[in-house]
Amino acid sequence: MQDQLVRIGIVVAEFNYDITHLMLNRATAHAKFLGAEVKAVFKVPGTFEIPLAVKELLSRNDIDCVITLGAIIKGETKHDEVIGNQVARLVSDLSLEYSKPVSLGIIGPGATHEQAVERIEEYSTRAVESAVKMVRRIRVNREKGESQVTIE
Ligand SMILES: Nc1c(NC[C@H](O)[C@H](O)[C@H](O)CO)[nH]c(=O)[nH]c1=O
Ligand SMILES: CC(=O)[C@@H](O)COP(=O)(O)O
Repeated sequence: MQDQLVRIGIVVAEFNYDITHLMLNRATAHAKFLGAEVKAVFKVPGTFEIPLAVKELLSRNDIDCVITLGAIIKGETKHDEVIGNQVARLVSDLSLEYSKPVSLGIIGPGATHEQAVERIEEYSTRAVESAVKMVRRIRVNREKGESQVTIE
């Protein structure tokens, strides 16, 4: 079971697509490198719409985890903080609700465009790595339970 394929759903925001499309490419490549399968890519208008799409993918029996990808660029107001803080909380809540890993590949809030570009690689690969590791470790815990002291 623990060696079973990890099936991934990706939710990516189209806002700042010059950045997020590169994040999607990088995340997809890293999933393949890890031997995981991307079952679905759900594109949403902006980061604020990510939680509903995450909920949709989590409800599918053929998806073990969801990766979120977005770039929140600082504007003149605190609107970026409203989006970033709320979405981070909501996707974490959904992960607990469905007992499936949901990773945070959302750059910002408070990022400049340049800072976001600098973070494409790190945020994309980290989000995939985290979700895949969590799926595999949850499987170990459920299979071995009390006999497994360290789950890694
Ligand atoms: N400013 C950014 C947004 N704003 C759009 C919202 O996410 C949302 O789509 C809109 O408010 C309609 O509900 N989205 C980003 O992903 N990044 C931003 O920098
Ligand atoms: C994060 C955003 O939605 C951004 O476009 C908001 O810009 P502003 O704070 O200038 O309204």
